[in-house]
Amino acid sequence: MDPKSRKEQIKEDKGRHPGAGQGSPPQTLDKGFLTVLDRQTRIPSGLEPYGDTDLIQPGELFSAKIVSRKRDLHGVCNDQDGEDDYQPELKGDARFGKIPEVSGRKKLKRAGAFDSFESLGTSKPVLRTVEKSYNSNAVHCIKAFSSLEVTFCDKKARPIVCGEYGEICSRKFAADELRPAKIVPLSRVLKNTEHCTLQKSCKPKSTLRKSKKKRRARSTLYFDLKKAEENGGNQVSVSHEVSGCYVEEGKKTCVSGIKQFDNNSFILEKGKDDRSEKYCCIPDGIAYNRSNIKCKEIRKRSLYELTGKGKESGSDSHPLMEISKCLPKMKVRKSLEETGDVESHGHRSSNMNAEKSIMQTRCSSIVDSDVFCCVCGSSNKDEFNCLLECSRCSIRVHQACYGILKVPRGHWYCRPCRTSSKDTVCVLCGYGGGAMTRALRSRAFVKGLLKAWNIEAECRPKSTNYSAETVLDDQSLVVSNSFCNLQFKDLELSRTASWKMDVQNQVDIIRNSSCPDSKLNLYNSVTAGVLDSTVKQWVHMVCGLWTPGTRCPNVDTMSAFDVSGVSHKRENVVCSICNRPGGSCIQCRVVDCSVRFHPWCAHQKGLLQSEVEGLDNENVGFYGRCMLHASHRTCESGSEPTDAEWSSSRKRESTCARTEGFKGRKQDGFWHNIYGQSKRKTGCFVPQEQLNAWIHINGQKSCMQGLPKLPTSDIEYDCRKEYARYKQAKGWKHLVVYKSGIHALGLYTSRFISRGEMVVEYVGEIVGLRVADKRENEYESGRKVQYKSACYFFRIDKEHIIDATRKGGIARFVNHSCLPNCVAKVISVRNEKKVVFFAERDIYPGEEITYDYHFNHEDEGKKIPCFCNSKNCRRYLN
Ligand SMILES: C[S@@+](CC[C@H](N)C(=O)[O-])C[C@H]1O[C@@H](n2cnc3c(N)ncnc32)[C@H](O)[C@@H]1O
Repeated sequence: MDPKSRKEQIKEDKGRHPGAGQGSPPQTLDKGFLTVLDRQTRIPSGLEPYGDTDLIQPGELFSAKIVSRKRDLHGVCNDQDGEDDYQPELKGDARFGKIPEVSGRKKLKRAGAFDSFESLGTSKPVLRTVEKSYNSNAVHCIKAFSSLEVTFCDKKARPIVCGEYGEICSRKFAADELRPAKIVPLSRVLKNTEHCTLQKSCKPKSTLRKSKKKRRARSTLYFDLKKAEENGGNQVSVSHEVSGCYVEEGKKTCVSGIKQFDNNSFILEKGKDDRSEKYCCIPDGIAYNRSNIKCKEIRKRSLYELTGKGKESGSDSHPLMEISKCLPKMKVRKSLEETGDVESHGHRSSNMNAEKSIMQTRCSSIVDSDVFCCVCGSSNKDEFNCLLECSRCSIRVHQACYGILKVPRGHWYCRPCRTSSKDTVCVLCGYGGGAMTRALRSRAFVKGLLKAWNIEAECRPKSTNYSAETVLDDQSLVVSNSFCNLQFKDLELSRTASWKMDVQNQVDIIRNSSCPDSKLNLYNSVTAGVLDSTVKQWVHMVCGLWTPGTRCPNVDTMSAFDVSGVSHKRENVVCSICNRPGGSCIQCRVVDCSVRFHPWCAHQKGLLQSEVEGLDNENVGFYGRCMLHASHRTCESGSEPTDAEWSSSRKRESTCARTEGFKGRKQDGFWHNIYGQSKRKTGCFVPQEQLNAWIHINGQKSCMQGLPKLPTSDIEYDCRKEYARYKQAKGWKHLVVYKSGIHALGLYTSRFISRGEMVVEYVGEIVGLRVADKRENEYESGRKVQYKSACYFFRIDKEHIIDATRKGGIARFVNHSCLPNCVAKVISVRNEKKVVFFAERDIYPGEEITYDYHFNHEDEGKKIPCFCNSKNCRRYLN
């Protein structure tokens, strides 16, 4: 097609789509607009077999002839109906209002359906005509839409597409029986209906469950605090999620598993009797920290819960000590250290466990109980991917996550334990605990790390007796240590008397602590490594995988990460989670969100994601989200966010290069940035080598099983679970096809969908490439304008395409948006690939479902203008 005329058509059309906002009055589309779109360029990727979703004959949908002068899309499409070879089911002449034959099954189904918008509390419209017949559900739906005003106009048979089952109903009315309802803007209907029932009835089960959980969590939290008060505890520390640790006359008890930490929440003041919230250390950020309870359970568990240490260590264990395993020794400000609870490293307390376990009868290192891998957070395991427990420090890891090719008989030791390394902390974040592997070429980074901590490491080894004298100020840490003479650079603030008193308090707390492990210990593998090059440096598996710039030289064993490529120019970036400067931070994956955090801290809070990507699942993406974008809604009070909050969070919310397979992802590179911003903006760029390591290891077990390579991440597992839930709950019931402000028809939800929920499955005919090409030509050269106008192809992988043109489900009406509310993912369910859309954020009733088509970029002449009307609209689909 001539690009010029195309452009003109587009312009014309755009004029008819002013604002292209949702709920805009019915638009008219002419043939020109429809033919403008270049099919070649519009093959959304993804793929999928039919699934259970009902397939829709497009012919059914567009079968009614529109007698209006103003023809809308359907009218246009219906012009061709008579010639459509692909509508075997369509009998009767819609043009003249005759009722087409509908199978008994369909009749039943449709009659049984009721309007999906009724749940919104819409009062029933008054109909002048008696409704009956097969398309009653469509009428119901329209009734609901036009709750205030239902006007029928003779002969004007508009296609009505909706239905409780997410079906599209034929627009076939008997001229004298049923007249189509006037289509009123959806927004108008929803304005009157939406808010009244949303809170109570529209919330999906999962949300209710979550809020229950949240309530429970909150009550636990308050219970803990209260208990602490009752016990006369003078120090109260609250970890973010559910755990509460309180102090009973110097003796601390862990009320529940430690899940999260935040520096702010551990500011304790000895002797203070004030037990107001301020001393309960609930920082501002806790609003969404708490809401983070929503995050996946497995991810929420801290390492020490995951590894079950909290339970095992029993009375030996010190709750704050447990937290401290996640904290850097350098950070004196934390209550753990303040209370003298600095646990030098997971290995120290775990040594006790180890001794215990060594004394026990020799047992296999394979873990049988339901415990979690401290790298991926999942408890999934199989015979080819065992979950192993270190016999010394008790960390638990998957074979695949730690690169253990062969499970040893008897005891297994993680790498630091095998080399008897002590006080190991990660060179990238400074924290101990967790599964670590060797860090190679870390010198430059470590230097930067120490600098960022404001420590001048004039490391003059004097003695190994480390009587620490610690002083701190708001920003920096001064440590005078007999082993390391570490000095603060910035002591200005520290000169005030009150500050000194405060500091003295902190030091006292450390000194007076009854815990034998309480002495502040600055001796760790990082500082020791600066002095002595023979001291091994370590890196968390998590940091190694999630930090941009690392490399995994041995993809088989993942025995080390080369960290020389990690940027150390950003030392002064403060982690938004632990508030500590230094270390390597990654950026929230959400575009325009500049919040940064240590991967390790994010891991503790369940904010990391790893996703299998690529057309052939050949990549793994490592992402993280900030607290806000992970939980999105501020749930501290359990209330909905205010409009202002919502709009501001919406402003920030957007999708970045996503994981769903889209055409050309590979060519565009990993983390293809659809916004034309730097790669770093949308997430960390992980070198292929590093990804290979993960894939290689993770791929092994499926290869060994002789099955196609299946993604094994917990994300994938969750997706499958969500898919099952969707099927069971008939998740498509609340979806409605309706006129879209973006393009022709769109898919809408009539109920609240919470973030992460599966929204709909893309179904259609699965065809090979050759058939798809053939069909494409057919559609383009055929007379059916509808087929020319919109592309209903979705690429699943290199060879297969879902063609929803002639037969398909409602997902084919999902329009593109540059700021979508859903993402499309290809998941495997019983070895079948499915294309499913997940809610990228909470979606409210009446919102149009959208996702980013991720079309390849095309040259000027082939550009498809985008009418998504979002703030960050890229103007073209391709
Ligand atoms: C799968 S269909 C979407 C449903 C379509 N609106 C309908 O009524 O059949 C995909 C086609 O819709 C159109 N489309 C979707 N999103 C669009 C957007 N944001 N701007 C312009 N056209 C869009 C394009 O023509 C695309 O090929």
